[in-house]
Amino acid sequence: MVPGLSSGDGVGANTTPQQLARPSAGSHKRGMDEIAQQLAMQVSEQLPAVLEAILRAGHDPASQPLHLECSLTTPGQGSGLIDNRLPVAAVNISNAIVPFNPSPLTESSGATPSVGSIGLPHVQWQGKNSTTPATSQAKDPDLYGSERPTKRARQRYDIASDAVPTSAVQRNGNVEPARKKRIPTNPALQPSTFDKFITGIWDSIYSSIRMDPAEVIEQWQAIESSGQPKLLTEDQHEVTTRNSLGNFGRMNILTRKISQTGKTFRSLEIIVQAHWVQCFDDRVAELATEMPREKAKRAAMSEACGDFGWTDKELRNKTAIWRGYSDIKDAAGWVALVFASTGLYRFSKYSLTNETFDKLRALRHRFELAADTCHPKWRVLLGIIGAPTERKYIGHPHDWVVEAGDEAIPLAPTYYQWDPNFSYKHLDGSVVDEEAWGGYDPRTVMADTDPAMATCQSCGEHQSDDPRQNVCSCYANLYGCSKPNLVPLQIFRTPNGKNNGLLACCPIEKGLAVGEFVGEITSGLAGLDVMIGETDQATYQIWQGRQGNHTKFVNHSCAPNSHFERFVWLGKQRIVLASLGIEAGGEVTVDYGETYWHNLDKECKCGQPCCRYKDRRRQVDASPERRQLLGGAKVDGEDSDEEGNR
Ligand SMILES: C[S@@+](CC[C@H](N)C(=O)[O-])C[C@H]1O[C@@H](n2cnc3c(N)ncnc32)[C@H](O)[C@@H]1O
Repeated sequence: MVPGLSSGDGVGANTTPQQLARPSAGSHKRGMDEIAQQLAMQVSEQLPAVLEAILRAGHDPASQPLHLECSLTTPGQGSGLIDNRLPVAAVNISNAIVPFNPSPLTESSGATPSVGSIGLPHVQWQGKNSTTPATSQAKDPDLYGSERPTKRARQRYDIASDAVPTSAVQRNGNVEPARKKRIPTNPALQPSTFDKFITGIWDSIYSSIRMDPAEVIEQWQAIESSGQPKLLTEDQHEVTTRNSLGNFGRMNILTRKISQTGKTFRSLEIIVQAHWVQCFDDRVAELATEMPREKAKRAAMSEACGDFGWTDKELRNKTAIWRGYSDIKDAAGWVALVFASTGLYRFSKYSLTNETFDKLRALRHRFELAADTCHPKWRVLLGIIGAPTERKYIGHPHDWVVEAGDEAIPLAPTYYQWDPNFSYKHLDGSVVDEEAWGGYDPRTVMADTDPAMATCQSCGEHQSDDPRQNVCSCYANLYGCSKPNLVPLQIFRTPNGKNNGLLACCPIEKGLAVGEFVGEITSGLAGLDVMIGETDQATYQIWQGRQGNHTKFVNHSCAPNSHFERFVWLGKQRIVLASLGIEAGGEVTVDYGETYWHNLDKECKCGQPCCRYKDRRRQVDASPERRQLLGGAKVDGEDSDEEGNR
């Protein structure tokens, strides 16, 4: 996004010969891809005969769609919450074989090409044990010289990554990078129906759709009482932000609200249908006290057919579908049904296996946390069947920490062992420390520019906070939109002693923003984790100790799946955490850089084969310079583990 920002590689000044001898992340990916390709070819060769046999056996694809999948799986690393699955091929019985796309290998598969923040002289982590203030580090060119990626390292990245080659094109008189179409050489990876189903739930939870039945009812009450659709009157929110609405603006609101109404009613419909199955089973149990069970089933069916006005066959077909809803509800809770909405219709009941139920069960509390905090009123819908409507989780989605399969726990106590008074305020944007900077914002790069006339340094387009004026689409989920949506991310408890980390609920495409590094803009802090920013005018620190956003929780990996980039929005420098291709269920990681680790008396627990800082105790013991830096302090990985950002 920002031209000129370079990235580093695991093969750097600190890489040992032993590390080089191990299979690299890139070679692992290529190996997996080759196996996947061979498997896909074998599957496609044998498939016609298999399908023919199935059809000859009398299978009717119209009434019973068949979906076959082949994938390679390895146990997950890092988050511990996902399997690393490399889908090979999938086929629907009526379709031609659909080869999968090769995904960029991800951090969680342990095979992401190592792309660090090294070589970013103005975007550096400064470890809390640093003895040098930020300003002197940022201005010392020697600190970065040795970290620049070698030619070999960059080549390896280009080959192993899913990088799209760019070339310069002229648009609106500006030279811009253009994306070239990449011709796939491997079978294309496609998410399974189940993966799509889960992603659909996350998307819907993190969307701006409001699940508020009262809003729906109030519209119809207005039509009934006055004949005037309330939907066409001005909305309070839009009135305050846009002053007045024309016909088009009103129509936008009408359409949005009708879409929300549709979703809300579909959710109500599914809740009632899943609950009906439970009531049916209860009725059968009741009748079975007086007659044989099979007879009781038939009697309950006849009773229901009379009430529905359906034939026995019609009701049986519906019941099979509704039982699928009920099973999903039993595994993943009502939340999965409510937010899956139309996704359920596409999700075949044949996709439900023991494995998918286990996965659904593991996601239940995570779905509930996200839904309770993003849609405080969603549980009101459950009132339609008399189920409890009280929220379990309140506050900001990132006030909670998810644990594999368990209920989420509050964030603050996870830091009490280091700070009994810990609290964290969630910020939308950074706040400038007045004591440090007075009225000046040190991120200013275009002091003389009228913010209303700002031009993007990356794409050359006009930038504005008013979505109607904004043309710049760089990091569109962060800037220039009326109300940025929350990125589907959760704080999670790492299983290997890194305290908390950041978990991606959905895949985050390469190049998309994970978030802006937001906190207190200050200076002169030492002994704390800070991000260092630098413009031509000033060097500043961003501290996230007590306030900030989710980027505080990103852990380091020597093979990261995101990196920091500088970006200028409305004349102010921002530091954006951008995805390098993050898999759903994977931990978001970044390379903190050599400077950070140099000043940190810990061992890296990223678990990557290319890890540069894992045998630090040995390295530290061997380094007289390091001994001096630590003042003779005991270097004790787990025991002396003190959390950063204090
Ligand atoms: C910016 S915080 C990251 C979030 C932190 N884990 C938390 O719970 O708040 C940086 C601290 O996380 C821990 N950490 C991050 N990545 C690590 C890694 N690869 N190995 C060991 N510790 C790590 C270290 O304690 C580090 O000082």
